[in-house]
Amino acid sequence: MTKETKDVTVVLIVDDDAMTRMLVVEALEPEGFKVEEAASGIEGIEAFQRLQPDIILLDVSMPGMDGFACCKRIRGLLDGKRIPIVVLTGNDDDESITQAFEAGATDFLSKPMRWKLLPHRVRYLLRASEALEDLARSEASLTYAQGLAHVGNWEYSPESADGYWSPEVYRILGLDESNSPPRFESLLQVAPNDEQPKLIYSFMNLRTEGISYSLEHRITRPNGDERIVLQQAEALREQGRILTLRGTLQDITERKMHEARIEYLANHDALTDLPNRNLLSDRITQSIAHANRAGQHMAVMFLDLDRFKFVNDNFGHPAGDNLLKAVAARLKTATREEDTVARIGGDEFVIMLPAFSASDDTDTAVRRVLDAFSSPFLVGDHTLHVTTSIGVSIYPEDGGNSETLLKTADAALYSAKEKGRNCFQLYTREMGVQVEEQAELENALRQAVVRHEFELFYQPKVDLKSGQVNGVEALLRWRRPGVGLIPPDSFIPLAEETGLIVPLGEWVLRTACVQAKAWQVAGHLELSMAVNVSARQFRQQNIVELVRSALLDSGLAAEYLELELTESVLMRDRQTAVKTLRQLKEIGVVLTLDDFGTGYSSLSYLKEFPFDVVKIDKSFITDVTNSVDGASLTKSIIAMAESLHMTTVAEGVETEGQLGFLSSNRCDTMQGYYFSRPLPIEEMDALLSAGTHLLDDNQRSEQLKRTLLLVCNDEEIQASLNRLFLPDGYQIFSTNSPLEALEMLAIYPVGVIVSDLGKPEIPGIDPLSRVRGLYPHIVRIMLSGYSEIQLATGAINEAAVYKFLTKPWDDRLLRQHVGESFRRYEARTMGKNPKQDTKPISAPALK
Ligand SMILES: Nc1nc2c(ncn2[C@@H]2O[C@H](COP(=O)(O)O[C@H]3[C@@H](O)[C@H](n4cnc5c(=O)[nH]c(N)nc54)O[C@@H]3COP(=O)(O)O)[C@@H](O)[C@H]2O)c(=O)[nH]1
Repeated sequence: MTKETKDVTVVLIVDDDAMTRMLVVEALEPEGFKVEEAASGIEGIEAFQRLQPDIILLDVSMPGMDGFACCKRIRGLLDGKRIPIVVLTGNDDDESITQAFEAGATDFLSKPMRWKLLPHRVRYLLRASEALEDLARSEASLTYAQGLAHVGNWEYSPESADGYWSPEVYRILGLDESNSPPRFESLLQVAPNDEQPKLIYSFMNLRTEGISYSLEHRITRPNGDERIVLQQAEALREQGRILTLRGTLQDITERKMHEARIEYLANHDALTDLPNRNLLSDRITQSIAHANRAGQHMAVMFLDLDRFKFVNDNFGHPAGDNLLKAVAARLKTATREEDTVARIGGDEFVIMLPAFSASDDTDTAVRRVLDAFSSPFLVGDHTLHVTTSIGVSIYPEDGGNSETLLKTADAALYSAKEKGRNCFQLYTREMGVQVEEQAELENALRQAVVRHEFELFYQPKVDLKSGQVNGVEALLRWRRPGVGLIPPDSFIPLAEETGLIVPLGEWVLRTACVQAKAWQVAGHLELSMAVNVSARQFRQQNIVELVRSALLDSGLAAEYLELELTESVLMRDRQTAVKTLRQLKEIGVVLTLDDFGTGYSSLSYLKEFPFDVVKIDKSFITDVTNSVDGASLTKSIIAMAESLHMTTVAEGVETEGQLGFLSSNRCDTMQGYYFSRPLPIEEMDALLSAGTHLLDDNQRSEQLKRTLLLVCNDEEIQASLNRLFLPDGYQIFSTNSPLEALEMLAIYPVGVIVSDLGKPEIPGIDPLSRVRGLYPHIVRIMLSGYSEIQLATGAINEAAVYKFLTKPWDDRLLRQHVGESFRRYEARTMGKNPKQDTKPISAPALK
């Protein structure tokens, strides 16, 4: 029977006197108690174990085992610790009472007793024992909680010198309750000597002045364990008197270890375990202070591994990581104990040489470092020959603080790289100008973001089939006060380096989306907007969320937003790049691979990335009309893109010949100065409203038949004119005879004639005036080595030449005049050519 299942209170009376037992039964049972009897100590123990009573009445003087022994035994049992045991003693038997308490009795009753009061006394004892049990339970919970939190509590009364320490205080200090009284002196036993003064001082202040304290200090447990504890204490006062001191003691060793680890990581590079930029800056600052005191110099070497990217790209990142670790180890062995070798990012290491006096110390140190790279590195199965370039700056000459010294060493490193790698370069003042300019630019750029000094220009993209503008590319410009309009190449790299590209890129995207929507609302329904996204922006910003939000806020449909990304976004962490690109595709935006051909990869490798458009870099387009390689590479890119179901945009189209080439090789879209430069918003507005466009496909093929006749009696000039007009794609006939020229005019559909026939009577004019008579619609240009007014007026009056140019002529102007002459010819003959009636003439390149 357990206590929980009993519904009556069971009283066990242990007494050898049957009369007493009977009186107890008579006194208690009518009051609802159940009384169990035992006639000896032994019987009493057995009955306790069997019946689990709620209270025991125990006579002290019994034959055999007396009440004291019986009480002790019961207290020794597992269940016997808390049961109330009331001993029955003789009147005034003080000694028995003391002995009974020592044996563990809860209370006593003296015989003879007043039996009527017995039930009240039993009830009272039961209630008191329940309260005690509750207290014991909550004390146990507190002890348990303190154990979990490694916090103990203590109290001390200065007046009575009584103290209390919770079990956790003992556990934390590693002390035993039995031989360490809960007093301050016991705590001092485990405090190391150097910690004692501050403990004593704080405790005395608390005790005498009531000043609270919070102290972290070490302890050494008796078993030798070292721990760190936090003590917090306060004084409780009553009417100004300090009555109690109390406090907590917490074991914070683990927390301190974590904090130390975090601090270590904040100051060290996780891959190589070398100090990072933080710690390096600290050390440089300390070293500067030391150099100042000692009147010495100090040096900073900035290292960058040559062609590290090649290792990463070709052998993978794990190999790259292993190489960096191996380099770190070599640098440690190549330097002295007092030098600091740090890794400050990627393949960049810095070595700080603390205070030195002789200037050739640096030289020796640099050579030792370069030598450390003389033998190859074994990385996995690969034997890698790696070199490094080094830039060196010296304190105080090249900078007065850590940041400047690192910058000047970096500038020197840049110069070492330029010199051809695997070498070192000391910083010079000329490099400084560059560094200062860079710093000034960085500062101005930060201000520019805040002051909204940026604006967008827009460059049209033209569909090569229809000739219509089908989109624009947003291009960032910085209108720098006092300087003017700054092109992005001058500040985007810096914006990338400093992270400013993130807010800047967001502004570009949002502004461009709003503008695209505005143009659509104005009637340019199919106009799409291309925005450049830089590699850092792609990696750092939550680009997917940003695009979603820019589309939502502007109301632009996703299909009209085109993101132009270069291959550099795919280079690092390809898996994440693919995932992000897929998410962008799910939104519905168009993805364009920008500057194609300038990076490292081939189109087939790019199959794994979900691009829709390939933008052929302008370096290829420049060459299409004058280099076999340029032309065949461009054709291959177009063909491969076609096979991968991507469309192509050619950028940097500047001439009619390039346009003709791209058009006849099935490139889909063109962008370039030939049609229009990037324009500020008002000009772009005007271009769109005017409906300016290129000739369509058919018209261009007509146009490609533009036939030019060169009449020239100097062979060298004739050859150079032939070369000059080659890129423009004209069909060119040339002759040195005016008669032959006229014959040719009869055979071929010549649109423009350029004549340079020296100076007979009225040189050059005669054939041209004949032409005027025979073919008035053919546009005539005259070149001449003579500038007499008579000649010019003759040319204009007699031959009605469109242009009269004297030698030496400006090639660019001449080409421009010939292009305009063809447009003039085409306008004149439009009525005669039904194909040209349907569309306006081609827009000239806007300047
Ligand atoms: N991350 C961002 N990058 C941007 C942003 N805006 C521009 N850029 C990038 O800066 C680079 C230079 O741009 P820009 O000076 O505007 O030059 C563009 C055109 O003006 C130029 N272009 C166009 N047609 C011709 C031409 O016929 N000839 C010729 N010599 N240049 C021409 O090409 C640039 C466009 O390049 P692309 O983006 O590759 O189409 C440039 O790399 C921009 O990408 C921005 O907001 N964010």
